[in-house]
Amino acid sequence: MSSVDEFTLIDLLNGGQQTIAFQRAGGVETGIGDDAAVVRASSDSRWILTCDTMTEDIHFKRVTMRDADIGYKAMASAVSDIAAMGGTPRYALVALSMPKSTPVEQVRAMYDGLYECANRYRVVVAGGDTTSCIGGVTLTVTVIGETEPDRALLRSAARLGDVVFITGFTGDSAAGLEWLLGKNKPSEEWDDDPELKQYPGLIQAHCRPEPQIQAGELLRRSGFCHALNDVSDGIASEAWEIAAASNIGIDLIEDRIPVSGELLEYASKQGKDPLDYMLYGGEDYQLIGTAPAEHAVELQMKFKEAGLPLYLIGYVHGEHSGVRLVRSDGGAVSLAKRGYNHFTG
Ligand SMILES: Nc1ncnc2c1ncn2[C@@H]1O[C@H](COP(=O)(O)OP(=O)(O)OP(=O)(O)O)[C@@H](O)[C@H]1O
Ligand SMILES: Cc1ncc(C[n+]2csc(CCOP(=O)(O)O)c2C)c(N)n1
Ligand SMILES: [Mg+2]
Ligand SMILES: [Mg+2]
Ligand SMILES: [Mg+2]
Repeated sequence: MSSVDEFTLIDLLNGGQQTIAFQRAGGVETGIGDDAAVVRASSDSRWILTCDTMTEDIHFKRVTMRDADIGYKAMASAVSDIAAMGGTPRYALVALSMPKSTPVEQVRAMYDGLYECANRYRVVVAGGDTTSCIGGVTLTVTVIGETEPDRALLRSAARLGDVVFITGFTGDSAAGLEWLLGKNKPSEEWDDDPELKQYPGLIQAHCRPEPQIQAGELLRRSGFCHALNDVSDGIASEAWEIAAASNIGIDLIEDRIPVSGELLEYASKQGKDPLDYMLYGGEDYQLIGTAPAEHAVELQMKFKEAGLPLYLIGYVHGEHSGVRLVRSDGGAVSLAKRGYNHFTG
């Protein structure tokens, strides 16, 4: 498996021309390749379909998350792909696989977290599936959202003349994960360890990410947003996805990318560059996207009125493909399409 990376594998699985023809005939307007599929529901409505999996030892360990966090984050990461399409989440199906020995209290706690997130984002859990398995716990959450015709915000819609924006801090989740793995303390014992209170924002970002549904809806309703993607694998990887799908280049301006105080402090204590966490860490679930430069100020005003942040961090470039980082001294370096990859990491 190590010779095939995650994204090449998805291309191999996508079924080719025959599948695409079936998709079209079945009312699929956006198929495999974006954050979620867009399907015709009626003349004035579209369904948005997505699923995301969290599996033990890959997405969480006993030392990185409490049981309720696992359920919360499984729902949050799936809801985030609806936000990345500018949609409104409606229904969810939950598939749970766990070893026969799993204590019922653990399952209860995971579901408390899952429902807490579902309630927060007004998602109705309509069903699911439960099986035993050999190995750790796996949770797969399917979410169905809604939008209007021709309103889904696609990765492929960036245009020359666009600015690039992001809805909040990145890198905190990856730093929180690193901190928790270093501490290596079972989550039941976190409350007894004063040291673990040192970076509450980083731990919160890792364990309880906030999918940006309100921001996604605002971007859709504004009519100004072109491309949109959520940051699950790191800014570099997500910006690359927009650049590749839209056939343009992206310049990100280092000094404009927002960074939290806790990440600055943590990275400096570790002797590391905060940018490494921001560009390549992932699991932030902020939205990164593009909008025409002439509407950027108006878009920022709309966000301000809604009490939401929006940072302008770069622009679309016509003279190169891929993603570059413009450093503080004005020099530009190409960023590799590096980020979290399930089969090469
Ligand atoms: N096994 C699969 N079979 C068919 N389609 C798949 C499969 N895995 C992923 N896809 C599709 O590939 C596209 C990209 O999926 P991917 O999981 O990389 O996006 P994402 O959910 O935004 O990212 P992440 O999982 O990192 O949050 C989506 O359209 C998804 O539906
Ligand atoms: C114990 C442990 N080790 C590593 C990670 C990091 N991690 C796992 S999956 C992923 C990308 C998003 O997932 P996906 O692409 O499946 O949506 C990242 C950054 C973690 N969360 N826990
Ligand atoms: Mg996504
Ligand atoms: Mg996914
Ligand atoms: Mg991923």
